Amino acid sequence: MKQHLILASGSPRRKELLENVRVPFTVVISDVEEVVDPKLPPSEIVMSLAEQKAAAVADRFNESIVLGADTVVVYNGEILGKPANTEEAKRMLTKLSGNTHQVLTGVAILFQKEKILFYEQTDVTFWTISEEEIEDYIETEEPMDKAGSYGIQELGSLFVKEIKGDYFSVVGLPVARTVRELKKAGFSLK
Ligand SMILES: Cc1cn([C@H]2C[C@H](O)[C@@H](COP(=O)(O)OP(=O)(O)OP(=O)(O)O)O2)c(=O)[nH]c1=O
Repeated sequence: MKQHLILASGSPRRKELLENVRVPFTVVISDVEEVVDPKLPPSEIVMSLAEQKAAAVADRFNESIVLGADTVVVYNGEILGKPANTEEAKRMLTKLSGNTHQVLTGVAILFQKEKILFYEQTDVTFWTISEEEIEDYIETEEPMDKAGSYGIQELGSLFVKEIKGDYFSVVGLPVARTVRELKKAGFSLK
């Protein structure tokens, strides 16, 4: 039996990553209030948030497979999500400068009573970046809607010295693992 896939995400990057690999899907965005215990390990947090995003949509489309994802940056055990303002973006980028951080993306695939949860971790090392570079970058507004205050796929690429793990997971969706998990579960997409 063929199933339809719904991407429960408002992220233009996730949509593009899935389009790139020609998987048929539609986007359904829901306004979910994300609640999570901050004491949980980051891997549990991203999987829980991915599940909450997917579940909010799965409630309304119980004939479809629903995919949700969540990305955070972790530096020294501290979770860096999207910056609330430019000051916070500056603080985050100052921490990341010259250091290695982890980018975790949690993925949830829900279909009726089935639930697949996993996460990918990518280690990213930044060059040392000057205060001026950070300020100029923040002025472009690129950091403002991104975990850790940077986008590896655009101007943020200028900060990246080394990366270990799935690049696409940093952009917001570990696309190869996601498609593999869908296949492994026996889904056939239409
Ligand atoms: C680190 C990093 C994050 N990001 C993005 C991926 C995610 O879109 C965003 C983290 O926010 P998320 O809360 O994971 O996702 P979102 O709010 O953009 O979309 P939705 O919840 O509707 O699915 O940061 C990049 O685009 N590039 C990067 O290098």
